[in-house]
Amino acid sequence: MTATLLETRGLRYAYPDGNPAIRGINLRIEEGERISFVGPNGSGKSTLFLLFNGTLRPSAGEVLLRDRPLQYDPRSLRETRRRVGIVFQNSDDQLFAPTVRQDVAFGPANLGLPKEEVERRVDTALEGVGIEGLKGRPPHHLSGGQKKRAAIAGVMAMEPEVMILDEPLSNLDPAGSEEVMELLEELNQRGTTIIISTHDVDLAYRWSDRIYLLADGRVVDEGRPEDIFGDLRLLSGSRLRQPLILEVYDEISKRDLAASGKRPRTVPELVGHLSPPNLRWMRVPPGTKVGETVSPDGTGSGRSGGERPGDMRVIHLEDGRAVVEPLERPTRIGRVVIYDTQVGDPEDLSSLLDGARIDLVGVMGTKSRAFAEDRGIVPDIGSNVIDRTVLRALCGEAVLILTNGGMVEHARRRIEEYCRQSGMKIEVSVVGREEDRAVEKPVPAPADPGKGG
Ligand SMILES: Nc1ncnc2c1ncn2[C@@H]1O[C@H](COP(=O)(O)OP(=O)(O)OP(=O)(O)O)[C@@H](O)[C@H]1O
Repeated sequence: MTATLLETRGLRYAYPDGNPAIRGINLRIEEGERISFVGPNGSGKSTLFLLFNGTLRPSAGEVLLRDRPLQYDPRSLRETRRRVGIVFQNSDDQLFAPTVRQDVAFGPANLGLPKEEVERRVDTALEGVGIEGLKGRPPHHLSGGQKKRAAIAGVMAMEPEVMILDEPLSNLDPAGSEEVMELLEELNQRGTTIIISTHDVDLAYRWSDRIYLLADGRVVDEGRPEDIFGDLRLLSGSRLRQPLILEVYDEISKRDLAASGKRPRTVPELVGHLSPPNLRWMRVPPGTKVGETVSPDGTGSGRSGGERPGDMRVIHLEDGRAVVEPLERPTRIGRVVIYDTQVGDPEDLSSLLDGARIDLVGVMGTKSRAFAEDRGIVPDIGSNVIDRTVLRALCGEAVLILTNGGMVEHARRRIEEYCRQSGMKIEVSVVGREEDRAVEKPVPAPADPGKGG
């Protein structure tokens, strides 16, 4: 069972000029969740975040951190800010030390940690956001995207229980955005609860476990991304648009080209929903009914016995002829091999790469990117790696993913989950683990639900 990390009860806040920015908010965020706050400009997202870490004090109601109401004396506030880290929308509000390194070290040093521990945290954070090379530079000489990374590193170095990022992707180029989201995914995998605010509906839809929709200082709705973004009236009333994946899916669905009713969240899921287009006409035995199965030559009907490879389902009948569709979805089975760059045996990696059994390489995470670079491996897939890997594997290709730590299991689980939901088959194996060194452990592809077990 998960624990409640952050909660608000009857929360209200008016700025000193009397502006009532938060007008009674009750919410509850569980440990380990990924939460997006969406809503029009001025709806109260940034104000709410400042209330979460005690920077602002409620006019009424309360904020609770792990079931305890926040206290506002200086000592308690320092502790709250250590546990609830905020990355501001405008990085200039966050960066003030003469160099990036000093800036990132400021928080941990203030906690009174030993020098070596401060150094370790600074190095890990700078490496995590990929700006080790900029540590001697003054923050105000950095580009917008570099400043954002430095600000994230400063908060990461505090090792907070929850990281709150106000518009984390503002100022980042597309590749930089993917990298930051990947970093957040990594932190989340290690147990950090992540809260963001964003105007990017595609991001909120794809990334979040749960969405809070804010308007005018209140929560208008809360729920799973599929439900919030499936409600068109709610969206237009909140000056939001539908995520592109959903818009395409709805159009496909209206034309009866979608095979399942479950709304896709990612491109591979969308692809997995498409009905197989290879319908054809064939002669069928007299008495055959719609919904029954027939063998590919149209002679025997499979309705009384078990289904055999190649069997077709009758979906329309006319004068002894039928439109049939294959029971099995026509896919070439691809392969995904995941290699743990931290504990893997280099010989396993060489034999995989030299054996020409791999068509493409994907690299996930800053440590693994450095690993690949050191070995002269140029990744074919460098961002949004899991989704793109699935898409390539669906086309029959063999993809090697280089990653490490919790991301190994995360990648494996995501691909298996995709196979389970879509009925598609992808062979997944992990190499380079201590326990299965030099051995590939194929994970059995899930049964195709269309074949009735
Ligand atoms: N320092 C301030 N003094 C007075 N009013 C403020 C202050 N900061 C914000 N507000 C007001 O509080 C309300 C909520 O603002 P807030 O910045 O929290 O919204 P937001 O949802 O984060 O908006 P955006 O999407 O534009 O970042 C708005 O009406 C805004 O004008």
